[in-house]
Amino acid sequence: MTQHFEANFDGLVGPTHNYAGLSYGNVASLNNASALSSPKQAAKQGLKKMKALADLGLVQGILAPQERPDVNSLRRLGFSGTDADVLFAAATQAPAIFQACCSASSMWTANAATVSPSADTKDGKIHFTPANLTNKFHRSIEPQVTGNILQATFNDDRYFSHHQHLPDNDHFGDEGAANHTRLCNAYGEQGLEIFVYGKHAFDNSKPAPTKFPARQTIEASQAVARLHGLKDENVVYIQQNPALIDQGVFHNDVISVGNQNVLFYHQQAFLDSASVLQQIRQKFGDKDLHLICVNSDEVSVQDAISTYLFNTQIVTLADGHMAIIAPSNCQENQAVSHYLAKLVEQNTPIKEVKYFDVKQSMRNGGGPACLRLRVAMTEQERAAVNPNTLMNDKQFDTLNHWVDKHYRDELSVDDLRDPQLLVESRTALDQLTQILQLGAVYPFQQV
Ligand SMILES: NCCC[C@H](NC(=O)CCC(=O)O)C(=O)O
Repeated sequence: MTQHFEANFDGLVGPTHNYAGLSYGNVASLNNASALSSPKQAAKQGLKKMKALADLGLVQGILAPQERPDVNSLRRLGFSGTDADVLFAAATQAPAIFQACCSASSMWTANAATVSPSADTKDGKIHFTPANLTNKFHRSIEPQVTGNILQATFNDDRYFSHHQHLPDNDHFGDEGAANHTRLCNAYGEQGLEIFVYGKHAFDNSKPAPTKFPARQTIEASQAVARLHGLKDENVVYIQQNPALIDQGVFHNDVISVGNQNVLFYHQQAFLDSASVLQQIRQKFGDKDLHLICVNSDEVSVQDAISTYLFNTQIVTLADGHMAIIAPSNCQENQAVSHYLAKLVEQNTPIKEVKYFDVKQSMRNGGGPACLRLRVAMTEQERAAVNPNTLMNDKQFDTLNHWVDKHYRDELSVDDLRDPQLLVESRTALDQLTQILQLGAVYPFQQV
């Protein structure tokens, strides 16, 4: 194990994983509204990916899911009585709001927070800011508990600094690491943090999408950079191509991904691409940099969206080479699998593609990269992480048994109002907090 590395913290799929068609602008989410889901299969697909990455020699962590249905939010909205009364009243009187309060969406931890490693920050700590996710109601109810889970996972203030999420308003819409990537020579060295935003909130003269919403503002990105104590010369802000947001690229990680000295992106990903790339080259400095651009005639934007070619994880293996962790959907598409087969033969650090079946997540618009939060760290910092949240053979077995015991094979949207499902989920999550030793992170544990 080298002294500096990047860990991936994947979101564990919760016991009420479901498809509710909640994300306007996210094509897969809309197309699969009300499809039957399999929470057990989804959780196991996720665990398998985590274990496979741990077996590759990478540091792999686990982030706990949220409590859903979110009875607390429903009570804030005026539903009252016993928990069963709240579920029944909300599901019958306001089914759309009820479904939003049942969303599976915390599994996509690329939206949990923005993370800046200690090599980049003024005080030399790793900084975390949970994303406020204001653009979608079903996601805007995540940040408080996300913050609790992050603090219980990275629970040593000598090394980790946790911020409150940005003010809950569209002007500061923040979607976390899905719109943030970091280039560096080696993980432990000062890096270049790239923030990608969809619109300017305080300047209407600037370009913006017209059909689907831009979820991230430049003002939010700048606030996170300030909170994390980043230096201007090591930050680049890029506007996402608004035309692509209108085609369904709702986060930057649907159209570009970076790792160390590689930026892998689609030709149409950014607005003013030439000047953006110039800025990156200039700020990255005189080091070996691979800007891998995929042209539209090699892979269309539509194919990139349906296969999630860019929602792949590029990971550095022990021998220094990189591998792409791709969803099996990429393998099933001729243009994309052909492109990937060619890519690994070229003169870039990427030498291998590994395919994973994450279809339960893909149906909601989340690929391998959405499922993980990256934390570049040193060995000393890793030693300060709550050890129970790190994947190994024992935790893999324990969590698979836990899923087998508590998760249903199949779930329909109608099942979500079943008070027995709430009891099952709370029992499962209560036990999970013991397995991961998180303490009382959920509202139901705090009463
Ligand atoms: N980074 C991937 C995020 C996917 C997520 N999907 C959702 O919330 C869909 C949930 C539903 O439709 O049931 C989103 O769009 O934010």
